[in-house]
Amino acid sequence: MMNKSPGGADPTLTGLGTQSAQSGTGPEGTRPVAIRARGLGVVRGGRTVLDSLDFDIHRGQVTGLLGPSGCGKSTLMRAIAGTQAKVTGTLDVLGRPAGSAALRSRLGYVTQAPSVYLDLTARQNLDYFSSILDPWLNRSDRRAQVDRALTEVDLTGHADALAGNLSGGQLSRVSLAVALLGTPELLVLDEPTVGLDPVLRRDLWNLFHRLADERGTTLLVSSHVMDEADRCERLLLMRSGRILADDTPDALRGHTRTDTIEDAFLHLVDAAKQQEEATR
Ligand SMILES: Nc1ncnc2c1ncn2[C@@H]1O[C@H](COP(=O)(O)OP(=O)(O)OP(=O)(O)O)[C@@H](O)[C@H]1O
Repeated sequence: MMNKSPGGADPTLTGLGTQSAQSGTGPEGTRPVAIRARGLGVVRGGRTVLDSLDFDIHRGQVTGLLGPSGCGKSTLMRAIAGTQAKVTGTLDVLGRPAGSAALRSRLGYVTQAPSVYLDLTARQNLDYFSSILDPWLNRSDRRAQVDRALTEVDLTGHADALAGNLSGGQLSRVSLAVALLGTPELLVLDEPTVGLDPVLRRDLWNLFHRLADERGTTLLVSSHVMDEADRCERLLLMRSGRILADDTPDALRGHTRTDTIEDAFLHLVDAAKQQEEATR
């Protein structure tokens, strides 16, 4: 299922320009690229929602996609997952054009709306999705796969509860467990920590880092909560369909001479506004 590559190394990708498109070299300079966007655009309802984005996301890292509500995070994630219409420019995912059929088993995408059956238990949902993902798996291997996914998202205590009776946070963890079934190389998670208490948020971020460190999984995680920025190795900051910054949290604070990512973001927004006014 997973074309596992320790440390994210993939000979088909090694050697592609690995330097970030917008800024920074750092340790990412030596990592292969998982997602490459050049001149990426999306128009929705006649409006330009993503405006000529250029960036690289590197393998085996947790990259945060941060920006205010409506800036285009979900649209970008849909484009990466191959579910967004009217995408222009270049968008390569794991070395193939986004949306390629060959990417289906290599990419896990969790939307903001939990996509599970409410009249099944958490375990029954996982059994069902596992049987679709890999119809030939024998009963004990399937059981082990489902148990692993339930443990990873800390839901073993609720395995036999009807999904319809779970809290919002528990339900979103069932969706995440579904995405983890196939041990995907790339996980695209749209606001996975919304509505979770601080302990669960911390545990989920720890899980994301374990997946990156131990399996070489690449994670792109969106959030509109700036204090989650320091949980990420790399950040893409978005505003109004554009990328404001692409860097590490430390470098962002350093460049903007601020103490927090929220202040760094506000600093960058002000600078972008000034530039827009100057070019008008
Ligand atoms: N079907 C549509 N037609 C026109 N505009 C749309 C459509 N769907 C979304 N938009 C607009 O596209 C922009 C980006 O939406 P998107 O959902 O990607 O933002 P987001 O950053 O994920 O927001 P949030 O954090 O609230 O989920 C928004 O301004 C939204 O109003």
